Amino acid sequence: MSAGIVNALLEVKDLQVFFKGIKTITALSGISFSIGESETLALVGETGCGKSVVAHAIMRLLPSESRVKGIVKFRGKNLLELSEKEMIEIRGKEIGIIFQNPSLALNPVYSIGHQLAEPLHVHRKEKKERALSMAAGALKNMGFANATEYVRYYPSWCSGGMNQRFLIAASTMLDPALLIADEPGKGLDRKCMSELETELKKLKVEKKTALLLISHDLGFVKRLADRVAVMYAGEIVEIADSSSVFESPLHPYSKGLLNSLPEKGFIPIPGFSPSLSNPPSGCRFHPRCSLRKMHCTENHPDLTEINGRAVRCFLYH
Ligand SMILES: Nc1ncnc2c1ncn2[C@@H]1O[C@H](COP(=O)(O)OP(=O)(O)OP(=O)(O)O)[C@@H](O)[C@H]1O
Ligand code: NI
Repeated sequence: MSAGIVNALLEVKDLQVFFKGIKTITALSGISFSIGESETLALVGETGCGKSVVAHAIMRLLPSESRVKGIVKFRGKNLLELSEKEMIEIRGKEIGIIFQNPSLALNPVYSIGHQLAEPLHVHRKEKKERALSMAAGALKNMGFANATEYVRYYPSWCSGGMNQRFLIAASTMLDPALLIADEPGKGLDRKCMSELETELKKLKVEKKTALLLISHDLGFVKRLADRVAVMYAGEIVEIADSSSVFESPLHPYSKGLLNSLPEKGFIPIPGFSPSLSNPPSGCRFHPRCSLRKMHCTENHPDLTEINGRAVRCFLYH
């Protein structure tokens, strides 16, 4: 099954997010997907399509001017109905998150050790000393030879790549069942990217951590994801096994996105993503689609299942 899984760890159903302003922005219009235990699902799509909004909506970290509808079921509980107090228990403990800029996500005034030990102290009521030695242990597991030294370091003493690894250690200290990584590789050099990749693979294999991965690096996605959801203008337009998406994409937008890869010669999709306050009628991709028919300009296609995958395009209806 492509869109749904039996015994899903996370099940997002018809998630809608609006931002109030002079004009209402519909950032997500009915997103549905699920993630199974130890599964990696990647969200891909052009800038502004709503990937980070999905991540923030799941974690209930959207600003107050937003309105959220739908269901975000995690281990059977709808996170959108929990109190903030209950949500605090889930963040970091059951669902970890790594944002794109490690230097901003780590607090500059606390040592790395303090930041790694804090969740153990707060959530697991470990004594500070013990939490700190567990933090050193976690760094050792990640391959830091002089881990006891590093716990005394401050983020500003370390490179971006090192901080990113500390951040992963911090977000996975409590063995969350799900890790959300929003552009975890942004700004990292190739060596750090490959270390990050190893780290994420290790989490999947050793800790059975499920991963919601958001990345513009399609090569990285191809190597890590089990399934891929392609987003366009606040909707999922295609969701399938990673190999199906990369080897035989169905949606014209997915095909265009893959053609913009270096090995395909960087052929960009002509045109621009539509405004989310006033999206095009019919299929949202029709103004940029070389295969559009009259029908596509007036009617909005549903996400339809075919052969164990799903696509939102009249070519396949
Ligand atoms: N706080 C906000 N207020 C108003 N609009 C917002 C807010 N946050 C996000 N949006 C809008 O929601 C849409 C989706 O944004 P989002 O950050 O999720 O895109 P993205 O796919 O993560 O892009 P990128 O790849 O650049 O990170 C954008 O059009 C953005 O302008
Ligand atoms: Ni984003």
